[in-house]
Amino acid sequence: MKEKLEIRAKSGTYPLWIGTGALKELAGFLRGRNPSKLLIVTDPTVKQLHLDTLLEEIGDDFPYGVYTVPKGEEAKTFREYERLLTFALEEELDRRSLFLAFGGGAVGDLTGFAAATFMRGIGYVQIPTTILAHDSAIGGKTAINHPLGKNLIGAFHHPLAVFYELSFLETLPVREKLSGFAEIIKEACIGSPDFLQELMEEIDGPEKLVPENLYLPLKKGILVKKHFVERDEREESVRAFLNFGHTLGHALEKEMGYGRIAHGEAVATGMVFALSLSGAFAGFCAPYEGWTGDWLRWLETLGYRTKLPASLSPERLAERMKLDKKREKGRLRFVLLRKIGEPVLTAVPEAAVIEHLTRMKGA
Ligand SMILES: NC(=O)c1ccc[n+]([C@@H]2O[C@H](COP(=O)([O-])OP(=O)(O)OC[C@H]3O[C@@H](n4cnc5c(N)ncnc54)[C@H](O)[C@@H]3O)[C@@H](O)[C@H]2O)c1
Ligand SMILES: O=C(O)C(=O)C[C@@H](O)[C@H](O)[C@H](O)COP(=O)(O)O
Ligand SMILES: [Zn+2]
Repeated sequence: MKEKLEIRAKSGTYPLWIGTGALKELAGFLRGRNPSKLLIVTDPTVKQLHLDTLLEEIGDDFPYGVYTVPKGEEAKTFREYERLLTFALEEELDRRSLFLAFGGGAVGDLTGFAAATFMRGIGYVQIPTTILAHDSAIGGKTAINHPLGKNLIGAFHHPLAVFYELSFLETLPVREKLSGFAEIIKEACIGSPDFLQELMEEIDGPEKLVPENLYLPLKKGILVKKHFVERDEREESVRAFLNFGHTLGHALEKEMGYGRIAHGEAVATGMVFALSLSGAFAGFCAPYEGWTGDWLRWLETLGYRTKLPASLSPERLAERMKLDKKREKGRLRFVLLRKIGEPVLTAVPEAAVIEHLTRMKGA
């Protein structure tokens, strides 16, 4: 089963094919655009597991190159960005060429940023291969990391199309599945109580994270993302809600070290923290009281970290958060929940941030 959705962003509408067989739509799309050359950007794992399948679908109609970047956040550096652009120049890509981002969110973010800036911007296509990349492949946020923090250098540049072939998800390790599922939980938290309830009922253990169970959750998650992106392409207002859990999440990734904690794992802990702040600053129920108790236990059953490692300093984390892009006039702003499905963007004093982080510390 596969279907076509459309992302209607202010700067243009593009198709997103999702399902088993979504990749079959790629060749027709490429013939319609007739690019001068394709540059497939991927990482070593995806290359080894799935590149042959992609090349088979592309066929012999277009000249192509393949460029391999390191796995994970190591791809999102100034060095890798420059190396990729150098390769593209050496391969004689021109303005009618296309980048194909073939992999997870790290590959997609780097490739999108390269496409946004190569010869002042050329087209690219997202071919996501992780659960997480249902989120990163749409909406046009592209970025690399700065040594000081996550995603600090980037551009808004939407892909021309997204081909989300769900059979690629079969080879994902469980840790990557959980990392990606955290973004679906995020979308449900800011989306609607019914969506979240369904997730809690249907995904009651990591073993349930298989493509046949994920079609609907992924589609619903994408619809939540589409809703906010279509209303606010460049994060001037409601798009910020998609950042639920990310203020602490990004600080944790930087503080613990990229790769030691996956993006979605950090976002899961960040959502627990945001919920704790929501109790104090948005009128939501306090952690472990009523509904949030069930939610926290569900996260723990799935294997997410709901406590902060004791070795981390709340003060240092608060300092890291000061580079968050939602910061305004020197004040930290968090996406909090008034209720499930009712996010708000609220400034929180630093002292309260440190106090709530301290409360969240585990053994
Ligand atoms: N642009 C956005 O809107 C947006 C949204 C969410 C996250 N992100 C970014 O996305 C990144 C995280 O995404 P991710 O976890 O998908 O990134 P990733 O590209 O690092 O992939 C995670 C790991 O999974 C492996 N992998 C990928 N596909 C596989 C498959 N089919 N089978 C087996 N292994 C596979 C990769 O080799 C890698 O080791 C972060 O950098 C985050 O900041 C961006
Ligand atoms: O699309 C968005 O907007 C998001 O915030 C989605 C997030 O899941 C994603 O991790 C994004 O890259 C974070 O954006 P940033 O602006 O905080 O870097
Ligand atoms: Zn994210």
